Amino acid sequence: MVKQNSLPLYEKIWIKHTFSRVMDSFILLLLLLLLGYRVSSHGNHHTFPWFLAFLCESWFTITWITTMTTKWTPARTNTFLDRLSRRISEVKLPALDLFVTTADPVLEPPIITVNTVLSLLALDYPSNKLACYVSDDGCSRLTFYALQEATKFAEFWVPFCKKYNVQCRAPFRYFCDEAADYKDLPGFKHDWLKMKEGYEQLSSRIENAAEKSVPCQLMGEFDVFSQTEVKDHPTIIKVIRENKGLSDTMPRIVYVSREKSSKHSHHHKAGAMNVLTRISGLMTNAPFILNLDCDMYVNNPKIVLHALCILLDSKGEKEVAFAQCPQRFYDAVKDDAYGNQLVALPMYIGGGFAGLQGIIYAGTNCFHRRKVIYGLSPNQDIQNANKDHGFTKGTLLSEKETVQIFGTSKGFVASATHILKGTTFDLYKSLDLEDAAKVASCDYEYNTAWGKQVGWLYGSTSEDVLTGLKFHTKGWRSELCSPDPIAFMGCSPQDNLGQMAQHKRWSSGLFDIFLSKHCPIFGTLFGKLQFRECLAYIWITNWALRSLPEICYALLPAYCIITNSSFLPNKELGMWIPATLFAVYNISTLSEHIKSGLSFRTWWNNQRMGRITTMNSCFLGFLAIILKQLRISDTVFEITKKEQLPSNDDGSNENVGRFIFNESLIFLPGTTILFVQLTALFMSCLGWKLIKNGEGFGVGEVFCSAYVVLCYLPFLKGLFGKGKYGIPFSTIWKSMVLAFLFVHICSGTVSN
Ligand SMILES: O=c1ccn([C@@H]2O[C@H](COP(=O)(O)OP(=O)(O)O[C@H]3O[C@H](CO)[C@@H](O)[C@H](O)[C@H]3O)[C@@H](O)[C@H]2O)c(=O)[nH]1
Ligand SMILES: [Mn+2]
Repeated sequence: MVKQNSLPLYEKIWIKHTFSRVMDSFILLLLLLLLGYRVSSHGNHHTFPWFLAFLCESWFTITWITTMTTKWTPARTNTFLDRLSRRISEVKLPALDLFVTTADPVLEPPIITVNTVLSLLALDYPSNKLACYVSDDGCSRLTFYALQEATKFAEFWVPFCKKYNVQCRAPFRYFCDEAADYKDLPGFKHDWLKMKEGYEQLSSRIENAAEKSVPCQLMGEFDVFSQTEVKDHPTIIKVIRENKGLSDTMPRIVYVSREKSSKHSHHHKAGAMNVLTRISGLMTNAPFILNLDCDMYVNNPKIVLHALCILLDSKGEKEVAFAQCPQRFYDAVKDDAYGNQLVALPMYIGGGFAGLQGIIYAGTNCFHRRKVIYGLSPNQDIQNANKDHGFTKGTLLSEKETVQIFGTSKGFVASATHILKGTTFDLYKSLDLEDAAKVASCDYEYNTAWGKQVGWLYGSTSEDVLTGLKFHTKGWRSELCSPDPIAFMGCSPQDNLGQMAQHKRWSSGLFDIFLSKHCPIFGTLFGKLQFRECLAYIWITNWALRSLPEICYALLPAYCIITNSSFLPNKELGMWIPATLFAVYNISTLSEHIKSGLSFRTWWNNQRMGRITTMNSCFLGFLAIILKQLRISDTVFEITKKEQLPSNDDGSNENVGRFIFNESLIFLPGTTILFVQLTALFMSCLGWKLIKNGEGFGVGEVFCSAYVVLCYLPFLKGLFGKGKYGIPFSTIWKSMVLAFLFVHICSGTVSN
């Protein structure tokens, strides 16, 4: 029996990717050969394009090395639910606070948030141990109304799910497969139809409310919303449902719209998460937190138990800060036309991170340990925690110190002390509204450690990676938790506009981290970030920077054609190096896609979108950070638009996967690059040479230029498209001017 109890609750499995390793090494070898060739070759090769190509390729090689070490030792985990249930009886299971964030009732229709919440309420976990906190940065009466209505529906939905062991617990997805799920159980059909009707009524009530300009009567409960503005309003906290400790009813549900004032910075999602952390600290103070974006729902109702296997394991307990579940998306556009499904990448890169010090924190689908969020370091309690985090060695925090770190709320400081000491807490406190309003106010964090050493960290729009990096720097590990069926499903941008804006936000936020004092290099030098984990973080935080060499490299073939020069070894044996490199790289990425069960088209779309997002979104992300560094403008968190309902495109729609355009600057680099290539190709076709006595370009340059055009095919189509499918005239002429300048400068750099 004793033996049974000492068995680990999860195991780590190392994945063998031998083929991938061989290919990756081969690519590295070819890159080094190419660099070597450039350095050693003599003759008339020491030209400007030759040198620029050398610089870019050196960068690609360094990037490749970081990619390789990140991918080299991938791992995943296997959890043992039976061992968990033998070790911990149901009544002893720890409490879990559930956080959901929403910020805009238009971009994030409340019905989506409602589905997320419903799926959480129906988790296979004792209801009295769960409490669901919804943060609404949109301060929307509609969202509140929707949650209230959803709570009524949940009284039926939750028992239904548990009774029939439904897998997908978000009704909008569950009722998608018409009748497919009719189980042979007595009474099921009747209950199913009743549930479906109930859900339809709920959605139409919410829809009706949304259509009216004043959604709900300004009465009673809704009074508080009558004079609010999104950017200026007092805190609104509403306990929608209580739970007095009964396990067979429903979890608590709390609606929170933190105070906003135009004078204060709100730190986007990170700010919202910190407010939820404090409010939940006052109420339920669970030792674990699961956080979901409003667009993710529970797809595996047992996921809490899986995650607890990792977090409660005797080794995991001392070492693991958080358990991250993968992000998967429903209703993907066919063949991933916009390259945003992120299937192959997380499999190889994410798995790779998981085999090092740990997977990055992805902002959603993550189980946290509250004490880690409060700034504790691993394998020690508060006694030994690092000095600069406000915790002095050897002694417990004095009350004064605790206030300096966590702020002046007595209730919260008391709850935080419980967490830091690891003592239990009375779960059934009813909320002291005055205390709660205080911890949700704009100036509560003033002169405290919130956002700096405690909670979700501020300063980057990729607050998730930043916060996770901080944990890793303290020496914590993290684990990937990916049971079957997949834990959560979410909604990804449904068009290229959303996808490109998202990549811009990510790349700028990540680059911000690289330039900040949280830079992973410092983390390794002065903290406990492991060396290879650091390289992996360098890989990810330099996304924006990659746009520069890529844009240079994309312009090089055109430059060479225009100036009648070359950047590739053209004539000699040397030309086989880049040619093989190109082929091997493509075979390698293609095989990774096929092995992940994806189609050839998906692979190509991902390649193409990789080039487009790097040269457009990441470049703008890079510029945004430069402007931020120069204090000219600050970065903003542009919220991704969520599709209201699963798009029932009938497949016949020829516009599925088509690019749409607007006047945003994000399309300027791409359109310009396209014009430059077209000019170059046109000139080479006509045999029209601006510079007569150049060394001559070869087939390599023409091939590369044509390849770039192929990647930019959606832009080429956009030149002739109409309406939203066409590139706006303003972008076209700006690009033409830039392309003309480029050609002009090209011909100017080479004297005839
Ligand atoms: O001021 C804000 C802005 C955003 N959000 C919420 O943040 C979440 C993520 O926003 P979304 O527009 O869906 O961004 P995504 O690009 O889909 O999010 C990814 O990237 C973000 C960091 O850029 C992470 O925070 C997310 O967890 C991760 O899923 C949503 O629930 C929003 O409601 C807020 O609560 N307050
Ligand atoms: Mn999202």
